[in-house]
Amino acid sequence: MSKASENSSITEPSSLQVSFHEISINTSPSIDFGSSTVTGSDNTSLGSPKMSESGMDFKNVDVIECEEFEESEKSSFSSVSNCNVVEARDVHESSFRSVCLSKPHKGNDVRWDAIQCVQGREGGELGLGHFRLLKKLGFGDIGSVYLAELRSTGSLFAMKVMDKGMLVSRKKVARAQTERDILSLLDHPFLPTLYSHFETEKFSCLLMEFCSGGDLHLLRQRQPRKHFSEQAARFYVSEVLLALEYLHMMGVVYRDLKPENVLVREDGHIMLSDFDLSLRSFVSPTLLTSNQGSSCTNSSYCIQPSCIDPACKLSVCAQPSCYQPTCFKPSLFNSKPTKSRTERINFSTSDSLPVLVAEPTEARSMSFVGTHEYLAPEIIRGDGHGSSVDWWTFGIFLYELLHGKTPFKGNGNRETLFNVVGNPLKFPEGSSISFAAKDLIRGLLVKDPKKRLGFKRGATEIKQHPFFENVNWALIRSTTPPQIPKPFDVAVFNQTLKSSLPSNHKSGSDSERSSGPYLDFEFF
Ligand SMILES: Nc1ncnc2c1ncn2[C@@H]1O[C@H](COP(=O)(O)OP(=O)(O)OP(=O)(O)O)[C@@H](O)[C@H]1O
Repeated sequence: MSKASENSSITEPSSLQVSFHEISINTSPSIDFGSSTVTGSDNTSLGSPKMSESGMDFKNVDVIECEEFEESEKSSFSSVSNCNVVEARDVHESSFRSVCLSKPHKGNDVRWDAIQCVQGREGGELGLGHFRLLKKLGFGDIGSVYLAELRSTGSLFAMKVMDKGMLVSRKKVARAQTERDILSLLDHPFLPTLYSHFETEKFSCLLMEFCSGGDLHLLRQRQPRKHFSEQAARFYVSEVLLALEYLHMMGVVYRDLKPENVLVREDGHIMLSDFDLSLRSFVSPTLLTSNQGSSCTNSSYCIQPSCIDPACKLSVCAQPSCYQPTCFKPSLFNSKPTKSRTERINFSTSDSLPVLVAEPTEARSMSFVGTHEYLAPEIIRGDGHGSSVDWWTFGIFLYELLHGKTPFKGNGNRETLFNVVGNPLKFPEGSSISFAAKDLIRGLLVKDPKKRLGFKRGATEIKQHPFFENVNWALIRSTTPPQIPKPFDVAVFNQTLKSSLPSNHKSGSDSERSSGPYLDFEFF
């Protein structure tokens, strides 16, 4: 976590288990922000501690992984072009193809072919032994992420490696499962592709797309005066908005938006990462006409396809499986009783034309998750929350990109939380951002989620704000990003590896070196 010291994540208490169909809470813990639950200083996490506090020694993990590598060592080829994909037919091909076909937007990615090639050549499923781990990119609450090269193909991936024993002992299995399940759903230009998941005896590994440009937190710090221009910020938030819209349509509430989780791809476009704190609801869309709206009052959200004939006034109501978890509330604030689901539904819209609205605004969770400066007031108050929390964090995110700081940061986490709930939004003195930017931020940072921009019609409502007036939503993927990272050169890692090897290894050939997975791990 690149900014762990500034924005620590608050995670679910270990006794809280979120599943996709329902939320069950074994106990109803009360959180006292002033005591041991939020341990120590401002930078500590609520719930599970970060790696440094976990007692988990990642150096040891690496060494253990090396042993697994040695067992499953595979021979190397020089490049993917040496592989004959057509000949790579085996029992895995059909299942593999079905994975590719379920991701039509990413289907042409050559990395699918590289994987298929290796599997076809060597048979069997992918395993750790098929990869060279070049660099540890970072670590989070549930595992470490490595830059991994699929041996003999030159294809690079980000591999998240999670110690299964640690997941069990720290009660993180559900979080890991959430992340994996959500990743496997995604097929969007601004969201990560999950290429594969495999398990070894000790580790659970997710093979994802690698982003070489770092994250928006680092990029922001490199800007003059440590904030983005309005034009650059508009580009990044527009792409994030499309990613959130897609997630919401898939029934996923992201819940952890912050610059550290927005990665920059090689081409300068963005990719949202880190889904282990996300909430997923299942949706079973059913058709109803608008005058049946009242019959849908128990639904969690309403989808109104934009292409339908306005005269017909059809809308699709999607009803996620309902869940209303046992209330769990922080003791910092008195929680108001959670409103019933029926009270929150509002089918009336002032717009005469039908619009696409696909938001699980009624998906409810009582989990206390997120990052202090980004937490929505309803989460802190323990009122329960839905997809509107993403619009709150979206407002904080835009504010931070434009000003270089978040609006409610206090001297410590406790003060920050009080500020979020009780302080009015203020812009820094001399803030030179446009009226439209301020107005959008004001609309998003409304403390009552029901009055917040995006509550009624989701991303559609936000996209129509004047701040986005000239954004061509359909073509944003083809827009030139404000900054394009320097081309990524994997040779740098090979070079570093060579120079790091003990002298008795230096006389060996490259292939000998690269086939020594222990050394790869030892180095990192
Ligand atoms: N696909 C990727 N490409 C490049 N770097 C990545 C990728 N995914 C994650 N990283 C980097 O690896 C680090 C760890 O990521 P990970 O998602 O495990 O945890 P996190 O976001 O730091 O925290 P947590 O999971 O605890 O919320 C991050 O710093 C991130 O920048």
